[in-house]
Parts: sequence; C-alpha cells; structure tokens
Amino acid sequence: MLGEHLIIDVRSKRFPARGGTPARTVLKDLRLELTPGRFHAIIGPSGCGKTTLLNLVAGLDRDFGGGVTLPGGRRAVLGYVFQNPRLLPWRTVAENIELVLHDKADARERAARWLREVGMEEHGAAYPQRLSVGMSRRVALARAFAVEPDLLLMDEPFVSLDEPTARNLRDLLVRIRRTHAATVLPATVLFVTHDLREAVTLADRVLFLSRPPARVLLDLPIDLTPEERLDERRVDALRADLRHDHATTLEGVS
Ligand SMILES: Nc1ncnc2c1ncn2[C@@H]1O[C@H](COP(=O)(O)OP(=O)(O)OP(=O)(O)O)[C@@H](O)[C@H]1O
Repeated sequence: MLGEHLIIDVRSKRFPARGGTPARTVLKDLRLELTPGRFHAIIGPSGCGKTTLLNLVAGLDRDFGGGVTLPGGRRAVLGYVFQNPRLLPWRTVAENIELVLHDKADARERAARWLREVGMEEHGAAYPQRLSVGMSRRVALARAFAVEPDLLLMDEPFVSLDEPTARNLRDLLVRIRRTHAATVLPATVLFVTHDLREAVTLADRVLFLSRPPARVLLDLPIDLTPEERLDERRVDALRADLRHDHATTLEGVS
C-alpha cells in the first residue's frame, strides 16, 4: 500500500453540446480526500455523474478543470471493475486473468489462486461464454485483485443481478477483505453504486452525491465489523436509520 491520500479536486467537468443535446456541467466543486486502505462507496441518483467521476480518477478522461492526485503518483497500480465484466471471449477464464499480470513468471499460479478465492477454481479452462452472469462477475473480481492494485475502482460491478446473486457477491467481497486485510486489500477502494444496502454492506465511508452538477452532499463513516456486514438484519437496520436521518439527501437513492 502506498501511504498518501488520494485527492480528487474537480472544479468543473462539462460535456460539450453534441447533436441536439446542449452542453452540461456534470460535476462542480467536488473535492474528496480518500482514506488510504479504506473502502469508499459513492452513491447518488441515476445520471448524477458517478461513472464520469471514476473515469476522471482513472485518467480515462482528462478533459476537466481541477486535478486528481493518486497515492504514489505515477507508480500507483490501478484496478478497475466495470459494470460489464469485459472478458475476452477467445481466451479461457485463467488466461483472461494472466493477461493483465505483468510478472509472467508467477501469472499462472496467481490466477489460479484468485480463481480459488472467488470459488471459480474449477472453471479456469472454460471460455467466458460458458459462464453465468454471476460467475463472470466473480472472474472480473479475481482479475482486479490479482493485479494487487493500490487503488481499486469499481463501477456498479453487481448491477442488474438478481438479489441472491448480488448478495453472494457482496458477501464474497466482505470475506475477501477480511481474509486479505493485511495483503492485497489495503488497497484504497472507490466503489460506485446506487444501492444504499450495497454501500452499507461494503464501505467504511459512504459519500452521497447531489443531482448534477454533482458535489458531495454527505460523507458518513460506516463502522461495522465484517461479521456485522454479513448479517442482513444488521445491515438493513443501519440502512433504515440512515434513510430516516437523511431523508432529503437520500431522495432518489434505492
Ligand atoms: N460522453 C458524454 N457526452 C455527453 N454527456 C455525457 C457523456 N457521458 C455522460 N454524459 C452525461 O453525463 C451525465 C452523468 O453520466 P454518468 O454516466 O457519469 O452518470 P451516473 O451517475 O454514473 O449514471 P447511472 O447511475 O445511470 O449509471 C448524464 O446526464 C450523461 O448523459
């Protein structure tokens, strides 16, 4: 883990007019300092600019006013889990992971280890089209962890799954964090969701964004143990408390 904070300072992110769509400012005066090694959830209404923000942090979009300071600067290793698992269909599951690893000497062993961690050890030789949607998301998680990122960006990785599958994956993520707290998961995580239950289950800090132009409305610590995060009733009780205490801020959030 690299010790410095990740600082996001977006003075303004504006998309120019295109076709019949007028220009619009999506993010404005959005400043965030992420705590090293902690799990941050970004939550906000649909279309408020969450994916746009991740793209700025990832360096995929540099056309904005302001700056992003990554922990460790250019040396920072980034992991990215997208809504779509983006597995190469002509490569096996194991090869999809090995491909992103720079140290080829231990790539095979590391891919196998992470497939085991996500319960996919028997599917390394399979091709992605043979996998269910939930299995593909497990592979995408294994691939992101296998690179041992300093900063892990996750953009609604469990969206549009049925609730039992989404729950299994959330629990898997909580368990991986617990098991690897001292090794791969001191990574700083920035996880986008529109689901408060998901945010409460996973995050140490939940940041609520406003409607566009988005800024941070609320920054709440979530102080739960891994065991409490795996307890659905405990999570639902905290979620209900937050909805009650911050009803106006949470309008438009599921
Ligand atoms: N390349 C682009 N050009 C113009 N407008 C864009 C572009 N990308 C995103 N937008 C607009 O910016 C706004 C924010 O989009 P973004 O995808 O970041 O929101 P979001 O919060 O991630 O949405 P959702 O919750 O639906 O996934 C939307 O109104 C979207 O239409």
